Amino acid sequence: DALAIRQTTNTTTTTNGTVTPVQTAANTYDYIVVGSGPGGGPLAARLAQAGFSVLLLDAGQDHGTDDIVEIPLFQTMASEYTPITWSFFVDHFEDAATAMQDPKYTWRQPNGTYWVGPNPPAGSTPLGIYYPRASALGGCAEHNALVALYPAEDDWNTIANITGDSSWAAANMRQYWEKLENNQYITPGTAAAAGHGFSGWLDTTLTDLDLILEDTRWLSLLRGAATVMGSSLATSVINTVAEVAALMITDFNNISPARDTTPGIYQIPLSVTNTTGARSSPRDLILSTASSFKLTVQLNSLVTRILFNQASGTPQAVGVVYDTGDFLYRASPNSGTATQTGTGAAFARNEVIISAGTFNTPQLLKLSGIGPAAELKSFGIPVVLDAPGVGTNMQDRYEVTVTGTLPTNFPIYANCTFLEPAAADDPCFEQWSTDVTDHGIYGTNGVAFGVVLQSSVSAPTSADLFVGGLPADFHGYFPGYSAAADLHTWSYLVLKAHSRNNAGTVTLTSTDPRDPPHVAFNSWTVGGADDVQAVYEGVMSARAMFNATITPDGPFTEVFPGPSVQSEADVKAWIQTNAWGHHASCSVPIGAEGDDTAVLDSSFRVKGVNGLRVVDASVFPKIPDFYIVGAVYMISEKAADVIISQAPAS
Ligand SMILES: Cc1cc2nc3c(=O)[nH]c(=O)nc-3n(C[C@H](O)[C@H](O)[C@H](O)COP(=O)(O)OP(=O)(O)OC[C@H]3O[C@@H](n4cnc5c(N)ncnc54)[C@H](O)[C@@H]3O)c2cc1C
Repeated sequence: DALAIRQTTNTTTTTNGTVTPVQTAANTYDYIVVGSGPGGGPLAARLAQAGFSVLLLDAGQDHGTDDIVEIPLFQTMASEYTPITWSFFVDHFEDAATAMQDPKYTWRQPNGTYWVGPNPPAGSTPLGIYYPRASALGGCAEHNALVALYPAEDDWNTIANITGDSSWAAANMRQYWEKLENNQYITPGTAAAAGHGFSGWLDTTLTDLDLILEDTRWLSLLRGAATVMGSSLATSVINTVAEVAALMITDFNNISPARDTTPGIYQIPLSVTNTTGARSSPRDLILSTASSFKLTVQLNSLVTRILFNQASGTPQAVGVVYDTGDFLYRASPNSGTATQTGTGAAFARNEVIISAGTFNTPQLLKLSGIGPAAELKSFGIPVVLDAPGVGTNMQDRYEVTVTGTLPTNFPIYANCTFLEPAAADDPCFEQWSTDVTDHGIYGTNGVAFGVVLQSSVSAPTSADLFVGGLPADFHGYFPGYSAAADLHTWSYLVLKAHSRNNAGTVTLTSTDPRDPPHVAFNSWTVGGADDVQAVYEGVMSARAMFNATITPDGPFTEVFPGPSVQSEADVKAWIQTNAWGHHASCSVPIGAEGDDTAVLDSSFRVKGVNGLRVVDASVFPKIPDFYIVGAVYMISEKAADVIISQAPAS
């Protein structure tokens, strides 16, 4: 049984609290991968498919067939679904007074519950800004918003230029997208199929345009966006799906060289399976590989330390130790009652690969003695390698929404009860689960279309603004945000690509592997003036789109930021206070050979030790494009190629 939780008592001995790992034939693998998300999951599968024995460890559980995880429209609820949630609280600003101006700033009240916003009850403890992550088989691919975008070509060329490694050039990278994708919205063999894959593990599809036809408000919004984008079709008669499609660019992920600089209204590629209408993720690949190859998947296992052989010369990573039990990590809302069930060790003949994500990979490296020496010493951690770049260079997007309401609900939701009182009573669930040709509103993530713009401060090589429209009241992440949705509000999500700030850090708060680290973004520190200018232009475009939209119910009334935020200075100040992100990355970067702050070489190897690589969202030197997970899937596939090609001869 690939998912059995291993009995661990025979792999360590504990004396006076000190764990001594014991190596056996049964706990030794060619490769150990820590973290089954978009970085680690496909990589572990590919290594196993190549014939290696692989242990894939994850702290989380498997909830991939739970309705909340599978139904695309429930993606926000999935991000607060306690069996898979790790709730981080991060700092956007080190200065507390500035940080607390954000209405999303959250506190823990003396009674243990959260308080969001100013004036908390006396005795409340400041926490910061809520940042959901998933700890699960499949990682954040189990709760993310399913937007599946190919990154900008320049994202790859930048890595090739920084490292001098031409295998990172865009011309070489597209093959990984073709390998991983199972495109379900383009006909294979047609010109449009170039650069796409049709037999990979990630199903990609598009939002059903019938939904836009069925809801006159959606159509009015699309017309409004088309008006702002100068489309001659904005006011044409629209009665068919083909006429709706004519207002949009069908394939966001097309291979045209002009794609990265082409503004327009795009359909959104989603990681959703056509036939089932369900979330597609690396979980499916992991499970199918585990059933036929030497891939052992072990869940509920929080890796606490990487083991090194330091007997001579360069330290060699030889294995890991881990604690077993449900919800051990204290970011889990269920951690309060968590009980450790065991401690184990596993050993790697070839390599250990860390794919624990942007917050947890630097934490685990530091706990294992790889990080800035001064920080490690301050916690009494023996230094294996002074690596000053670990937990630095962290980046994220800037996002804000402009929201507007109508007096009545979107008709598209009319029959939906959101699984209440039970799924069997919900007509929208019935349609989603039984109608294989039309899964209805539950079969989409809710993002109806996305407008790509190039701001006045954009790099010339690629557009830098995405304005996505969704029928929901979304204005950032705070505890309970997913329950705050209503059915008569539209949100334009303004998302800044290629943000300039790299002043984010991940630092230890203790030596206890169950304690989350301190995550500080230090927002706007680098390139802030340009980035706020770009977001400002995105906000003004979103407002223009609302203003150009007349629905059968009349115009939308702006709620957020609202009529009181009008002058350029006020809008920019509001952006700086309120902006959030959810694509944290770059905290263990790849870089040039002589660059001490670059932790990894261009083959994902931790420089200065042997047998240790990092493969997840933390490896990018610069944050890729609009949405990140497509790029993470691609580096996972690339890493598999690299590791297999560099494997020791058996
Ligand atoms: C709410 C939300 C919505 C998003 N929506 C989108 C979207 O629509 N499109 C998009 O492109 N991107 C989206 N993203 C971002 C994207 O999902 C992530 O960037 C991506 O999942 C990162 O992959 P990863 O492999 O680096 O890490 P993760 O996905 O975080 O996976 C890391 C895994 O490692 C495990 N782990 C961590 N520490 C340990 C340890 N010590 N021992 C054992 N296991 C450990 C965790 O349990 C987890 O399963 C979204 C993110 C969030 C939070």
